[in-house]
Amino acid sequence: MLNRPLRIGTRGSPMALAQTGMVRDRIVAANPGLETEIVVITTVADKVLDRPLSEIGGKGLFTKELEQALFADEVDVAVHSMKDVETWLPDGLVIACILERDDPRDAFLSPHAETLAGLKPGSRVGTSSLRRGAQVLMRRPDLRIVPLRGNANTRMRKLEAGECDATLLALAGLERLGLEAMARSVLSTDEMLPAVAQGALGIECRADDAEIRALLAPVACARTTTAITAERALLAELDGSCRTPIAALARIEGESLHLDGLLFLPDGSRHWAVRRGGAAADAEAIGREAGAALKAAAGDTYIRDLK
Ligand SMILES: NCc1[nH]cc(CCC(=O)O)c1CC(=O)O
Repeated sequence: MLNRPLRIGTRGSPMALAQTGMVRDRIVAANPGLETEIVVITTVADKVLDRPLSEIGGKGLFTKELEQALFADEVDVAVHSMKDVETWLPDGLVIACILERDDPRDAFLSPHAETLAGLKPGSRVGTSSLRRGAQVLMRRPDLRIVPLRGNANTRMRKLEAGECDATLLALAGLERLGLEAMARSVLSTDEMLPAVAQGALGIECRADDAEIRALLAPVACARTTTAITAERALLAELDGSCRTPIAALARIEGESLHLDGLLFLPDGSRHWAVRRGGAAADAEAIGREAGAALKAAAGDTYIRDLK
């Protein structure tokens, strides 16, 4: 047992604080008597809230300062939404533990309609996610996508203020905020395939920190880890960044794994789909193969042109 408080690094947004509190409780439950200290770290993503993520440089924005704090030994662990974790981690850091996944689906929020299908033609859907925008336009080319940035609370406020007619948010995030009642409906994964790792939380630490890794091991979820491994392998094969509109979801049934992947043109005018199944033990290989198949179908030019 650690003879000092475990220093847990987190972003300071309401959602980040809520999920870090949940993760802390899980760690303490698994290590009774462990003391903890929450260390709030401001990231670029928290400062530059008015521009699309894809423009300011992608998901590294959510994690960079937390990783610097790990390297500087200012924190022992960093809690992340796995969706925000870059495809490749810096040398010396690992995701030591992925917790049991919450609902990976997206929620539909609107004062005007119950579902996406119920929106009037020409309605403005506020989202800065290329993945969400492309899938909305695939179903409803008549709708308009307008940028909507900021943390979940900010986006809901902008929706109420009339900056858009509807928006989509991760259901898991709303639940962590206790705001799931804001959702008018939940989109099926056929309608809206989630982002890679959506709904899963991960804990990052220094790779050589065996003492900390031992504290985290009991809170890991093997099923979720397998699913996320497949989804992230697909992303890695596509060199996915926040600029690449990719969606993927792996499901584990017993010893089997089913993986769905989608790659889109941001305007929704074209998409490529892949579906693979296999042994859960082959998660990484299945993900890589699915990613390679998507890449081959779309062509290298597509991937290059997005950068
Ligand atoms: N991009 C920000 C972000 N990162 C993770 C979540 C949701 C929570 C999760 O997926 O664990 C969100 C908000 C959203 O997409 O609505």
